[in-house]
Amino acid sequence: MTPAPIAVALDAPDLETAARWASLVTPHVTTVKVGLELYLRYGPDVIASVRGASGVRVFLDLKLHDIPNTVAGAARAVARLKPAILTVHAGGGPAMIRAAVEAMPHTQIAAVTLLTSLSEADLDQMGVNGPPEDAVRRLSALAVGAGAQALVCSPREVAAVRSEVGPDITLITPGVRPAGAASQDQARVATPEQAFADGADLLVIGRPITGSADPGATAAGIAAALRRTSAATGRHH
Ligand SMILES: O=C(O)c1cc(=O)[nH]c(=O)n1[C@@H]1O[C@H](COP(=O)(O)O)[C@@H](O)[C@H]1O
Repeated sequence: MTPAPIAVALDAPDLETAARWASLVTPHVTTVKVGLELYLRYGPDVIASVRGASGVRVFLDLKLHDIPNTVAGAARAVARLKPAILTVHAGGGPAMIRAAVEAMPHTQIAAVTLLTSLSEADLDQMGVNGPPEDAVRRLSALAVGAGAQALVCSPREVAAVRSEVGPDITLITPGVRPAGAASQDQARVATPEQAFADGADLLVIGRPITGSADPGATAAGIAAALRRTSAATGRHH
């Protein structure tokens, strides 16, 4: 069975747990994601630990956001780890995004538009008025113009972003919750089936998988649901 286009967020307090989750889900998913918690605790070695023998794709989610010179240096510092994907915040602006792209020729730079944890009320307070989709579209166009090959947005906006940037940009959606699952600190969410049908290329899913009693079986179940969606909609990844 081909692995599903899912990046499992390994947001674990210790390396043993993260490596165990990675080995349980790896037959079913293409990618595992290392975020700030693991990277700040264990440093660069964590990448090799979770990649393990399987050679699964590793997504390094550091969400860099600083002046272009600082981001270029940070990106050069992690380039040798050869992650498949590295995140930067689109809000850092075009020169910052371009600096990351130029520093990491072998990694897809993914620009995070508006965090999926932000509600419309939060965004209003931050001065981002109107439908989140409008700001997400603007940030997407800016990031792609600066050379980003991938974008991170909520599944609620993925169809709008796809129409903005066309078929060649990789669209990554966190904020994914199977029907009935608690949204926790996520605000702009949708089901895996909906995210995929609306055009997401890679679904980031953490706690619904890693917090379940059997992460391997849960990942396999979501992968099977995506295969059914693919058969029903004719959308393949
Ligand atoms: O860049 C990300 O991956 C990201 C962007 C975003 O807007 N929202 C978001 O939740 N994420 C990450 O996606 C993962 C979601 O995890 P769960 O909420 O447990 O499924 C976490 O590791 C977040 O850091």
